[in-house]
Amino acid sequence: MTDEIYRASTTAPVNIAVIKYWGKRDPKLNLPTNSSLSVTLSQSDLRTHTTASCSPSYPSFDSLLLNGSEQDVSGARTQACFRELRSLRRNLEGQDASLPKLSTLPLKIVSENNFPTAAGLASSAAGFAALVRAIANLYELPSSPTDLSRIARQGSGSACRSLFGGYVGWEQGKEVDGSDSVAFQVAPESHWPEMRAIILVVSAAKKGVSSTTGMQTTVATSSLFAARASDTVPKRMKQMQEAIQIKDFETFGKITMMDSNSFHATCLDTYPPIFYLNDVSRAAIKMVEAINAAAGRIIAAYTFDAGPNAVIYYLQENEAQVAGLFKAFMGEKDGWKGTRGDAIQASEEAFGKMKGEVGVAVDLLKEGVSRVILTGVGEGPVETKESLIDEKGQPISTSS
Ligand SMILES: Nc1ncnc2c1ncn2[C@@H]1O[C@H](COP(=O)(O)OP(=O)(O)OP(=O)(O)O)[C@@H](O)[C@H]1O
Ligand SMILES: C[C@@](O)(CCOP(=O)(O)OP(=O)(O)O)CC(=O)O
Repeated sequence: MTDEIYRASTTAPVNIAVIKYWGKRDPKLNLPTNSSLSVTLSQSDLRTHTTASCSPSYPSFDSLLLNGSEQDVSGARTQACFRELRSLRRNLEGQDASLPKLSTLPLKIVSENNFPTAAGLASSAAGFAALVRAIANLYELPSSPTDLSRIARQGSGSACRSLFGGYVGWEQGKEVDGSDSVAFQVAPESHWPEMRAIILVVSAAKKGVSSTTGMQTTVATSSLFAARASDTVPKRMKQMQEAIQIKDFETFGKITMMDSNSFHATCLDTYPPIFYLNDVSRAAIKMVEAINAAAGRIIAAYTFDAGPNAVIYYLQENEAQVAGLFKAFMGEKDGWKGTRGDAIQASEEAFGKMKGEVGVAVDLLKEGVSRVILTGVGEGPVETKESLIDEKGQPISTSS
């Protein structure tokens, strides 16, 4: 083998669950206590870009540079991903002696998130999906997105869903080794491309209780949790998949909101309690309720992950009554400029109906929201020629 530098790059999306993963039956393998379902968001707005590379000329340790700062790769989750991918490459090399022995070389990985890391914007999901996809590309593995979802899951549970675009489920599985705990595509983005999301970034700071720790405490202490996992979620998984198949937004929206509420109820039922929602989050809920009341049906649906940021799903046809309303009330925030935001006009009629009722909520949102992100359903990881490592093996920064 010469001192060649081998490189491959990908981008990967964020996903925001409409039926939440919360609880592990096996914390080492990230095997969940319930199935979950998410919408993959467009990479034009939120994405991780990762280049994986290996070379005999590299220092003899694996490394990961994330947004310009060196990360610790010795953690069990990153190590599990590296180990599984190397083992698949080793099998290929065993079958074909002409292949370079990439599995024996140190990995150098450079990654950039175009959004804040660990702020509840699902950076670990996009991050681990990109890491696994980029190394699989580097190793030229024939693995399917399903196979890779099994590996990405070990990096971060929700990452398994970011291997697919569109509407994506994660089957909890039954096997102790996790072999059947994989992601699957419920429908591609082209099936229901009108799905939009507005994200109200409430706090871009690092969150208080991490998902990993939070869900462990919930499993150990909440009595509500057991019913959620055994009863509530299995029923909702079925209803949600049907709603997506027939593009029934009212059902999609109702289940989305109820499941977010149920997840946060188990957080409150955890001892000591976990509070991810704050007054600004509750103001976002109030606004969505007012929007739906003005429309006389569900046209907007909120959901919250392990943090106060609101993600509000709606259909393009209702943009004026949903995103338009937020723009009318808080159009001075960052994020409205650009092709997507400029095109958004408020519905005068809906604005008139709501104005009198939402004064307090609007004040809270104006004060607590730092910016909005306008996005929609999008595709899965995309291989790219744009490399974050040059031909000499040095990192290239694309930010700034
Ligand atoms: N591009 C990336 N490449 C590899 N790992 C990443 C990347 N981005 C984030 N991570 C990992 O994910 C961690 C952040 O995950 P964490 O679960 O705390 O936050 P989050 O994903 O933003 O929130 P949540 O998953 O609850 O929505 C980082 O500390 C890092 O280990
Ligand atoms: C609330 C959630 O966003 C929790 C995500 O948890 P993580 O996937 O971040 O947890 P780990 O598996 O411990 O890394 C709900 C969801 O995305 O389904």
